[in-house]
Amino acid sequence: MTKVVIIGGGPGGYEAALVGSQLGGDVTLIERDGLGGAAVLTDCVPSKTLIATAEVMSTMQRASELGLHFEGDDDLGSAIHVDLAQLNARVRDLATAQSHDIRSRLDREGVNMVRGTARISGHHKVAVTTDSGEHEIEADVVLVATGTTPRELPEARCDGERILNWKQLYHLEELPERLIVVGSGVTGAEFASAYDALGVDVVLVSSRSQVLPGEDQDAANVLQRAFKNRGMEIMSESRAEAARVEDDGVVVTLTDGREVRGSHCLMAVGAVPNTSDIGLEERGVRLSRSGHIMVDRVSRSSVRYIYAAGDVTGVFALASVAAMQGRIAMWHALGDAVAPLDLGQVSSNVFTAPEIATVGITQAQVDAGDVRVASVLLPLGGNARAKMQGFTDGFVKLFCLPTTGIIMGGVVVAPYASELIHAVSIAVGLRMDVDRFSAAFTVYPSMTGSLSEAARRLHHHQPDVLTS
Ligand SMILES: Cc1cc2nc3c(=O)[nH]c(=O)nc-3n(C[C@H](O)[C@H](O)[C@H](O)COP(=O)(O)OP(=O)(O)OC[C@H]3O[C@@H](n4cnc5c(N)ncnc54)[C@H](O)[C@@H]3O)c2cc1C
Ligand SMILES: NC(=O)c1ccc[n+]([C@@H]2O[C@H](COP(=O)([O-])OP(=O)(O)OC[C@H]3O[C@@H](n4cnc5c(N)ncnc54)[C@H](O)[C@@H]3O)[C@@H](O)[C@H]2O)c1
Repeated sequence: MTKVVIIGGGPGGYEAALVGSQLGGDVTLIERDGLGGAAVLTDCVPSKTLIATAEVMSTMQRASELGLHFEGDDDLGSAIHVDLAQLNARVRDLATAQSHDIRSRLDREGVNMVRGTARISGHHKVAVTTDSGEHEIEADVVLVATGTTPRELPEARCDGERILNWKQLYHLEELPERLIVVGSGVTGAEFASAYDALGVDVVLVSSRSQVLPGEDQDAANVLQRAFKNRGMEIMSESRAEAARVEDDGVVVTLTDGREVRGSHCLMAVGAVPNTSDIGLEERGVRLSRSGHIMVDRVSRSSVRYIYAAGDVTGVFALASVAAMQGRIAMWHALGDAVAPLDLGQVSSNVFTAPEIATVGITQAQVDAGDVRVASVLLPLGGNARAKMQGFTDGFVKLFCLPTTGIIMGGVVVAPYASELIHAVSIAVGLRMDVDRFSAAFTVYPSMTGSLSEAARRLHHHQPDVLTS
C-alpha cells in the first residue's frame, strides 16, 4: 500500500486525500487549524457568506426604483439595522459546519487525520507536532498543500481590532463607521463592495489607476464606475506605507505623505506562501523567487516523491484550481490515468456587485498578441431581463478563433455572473463553435439570451473587436 502524507487540509489537501483513498492509498492528512483549511474557515466560505447578506442589502437598496418603499421611512439606511454580531456568528457557524462536513466525509473514506503542524523531517519522513508531542511518519509520497498567510506591511501590523486582515474581520461586533480598505485586488474589491452594500462608508486605497488590475479591464471599468456611483471613495494610484491606531480610529499614511482617517482598516495587500520551516529547502525542493513551490502540470516538485498543490504553488489562487492540482497529484503518484492541469479552462468569479466571471483566454492575452481572436462585447443595457430587474450595467464578452469560430473564452459582468459563466465554460471545454453555441435555445427573457446573441454576432468571426 502506498503511504501518502498530505500536509494541509484545504481544498488542495482534502480533495487529494479523497482521491488518494479512493485509489487504495494509505492516506494521512495533517492539518494544524481545521479541515477545509483557510478556504473554509477564514477565506473563501466566510467571505461569500458575508457577501450573501450584502447581496440582499444591495437588492433592497434598489427596491424604490422598482416601486417598493419602506413604510413611513424612505431612507433604507435607517429602516434596516445590520446586526453585525449576528451576521458574523452566522458566518462562523457556517464555516465550522462546513469544516465538520469535510471531516466526516474524510473519515468515511478512511483518511487518517492528525491535528498538528507538520514538516518534512528527512528522506521520505514527515514529523508532526501535536498537543501530545512530536512523532514521525514514513511516506512514499508527500503532498504539500500549506496555502498562504496574509501579507503585512512592516509599518502596518494588524492588531485584530482596528487594523485587520481578512481573517480577523469576522469577530467585529459592530459595523465600522468608516472602513479603509488597502489593496484593490480581488480580496480588497470584494470586501469593499460588501461593506459598502451593508451601509459602511468605504475608502478604497488602490495602488493602481483602476481597481482589479489583474482582471478583465473592461469589467474592472464597470465595477469602478459602479463603486463611484454608489458613493465609494476610491483613491487611485495611492500606496499605503503605514497604519496606526489613533484615538478611536486608524490613520493610514500613504507613500506620498497623505493621511487617510477611518474607524477601521482592512489590509488586503496579497499573501505570502507557507513554505518556510517545513523542510523544503533541506530536501532540495525548488522554490520560486516569491517563495512558492515550483511544480509541473502534474503537481510534481523538483523532488520526485514530493508533490504540491494549491496557493503554495503560486498557480491561480483559486479553491477549484487547488482541488484539481491535489487530485492530479494523487492520480499521478498512484498510477491512475491523468490529464495535466489545463489553465485555459479555468473559470473564476469576483463576488462584487456586479459580479465578474471569466473563463478561458483573457483580454490581456489577446492584447499581448498571444492569441488572435474575434471578439464581441455586448452591453446588458439592451437585454430585456436586465431592464426588468433594474440592472443595466454590465456586459457579456466572447472570444472565438477567427478561422473556426471555436469559443476560447468569455467574460460576464452581471448579478450571478458566477452562474451564467458555466454555459461559456462548457463551450470552452468542449471546443464548441459560436454557431453551435447560439443554436441552443435560451429562455426569453433571460441574461443568457445575451450570451447567445453575442455568439450570433460572431457568426463570421472576423478578427475585429466589435462593441455594440
Ligand atoms: C478572502 C478570500 C476569498 C476567497 N474567495 C474565493 C472564492 O470565492 N473562490 C475561490 O475559488 N477561491 C477563493 N479564494 C482563494 C482560495 O481560498 C484559495 O485558493 C484556497 O484556499 C487554496 O487552498 P489550499 O488548499 O491551497 O490552501 P488553504 O485553504 O490555505 O489551506 C492550507 C491549510 O494548510 C494548513 N497548514 C499550513 N502549514 C501547515 C503545517 N506545517 N502543518 C499542518 N497544516 C498546515 C493551514 O492551516 C491551512 O488550513 C479566496 C481567498 C481569499 C483570501
Ligand atoms: N472570488 C475569488 O475567487 C477570490 C477572492 C479573493 C481572493 N482570491 C484569490 O486570491 C488571490 C490573492 O488576491 P488578493 O486580492 O488577496 O491579492 P492580490 O495580490 O491579487 O492583490 C493585492 C493588491 O494590493 C495592492 N497593494 C499591495 N501593496 C499595497 C499598498 N501598500 N498599498 C495599496 N495597495 C497595495 C497590489 O497592487 C494588488 O493590487 C488572487 O489571485 C485571487 O484569485 C480569489
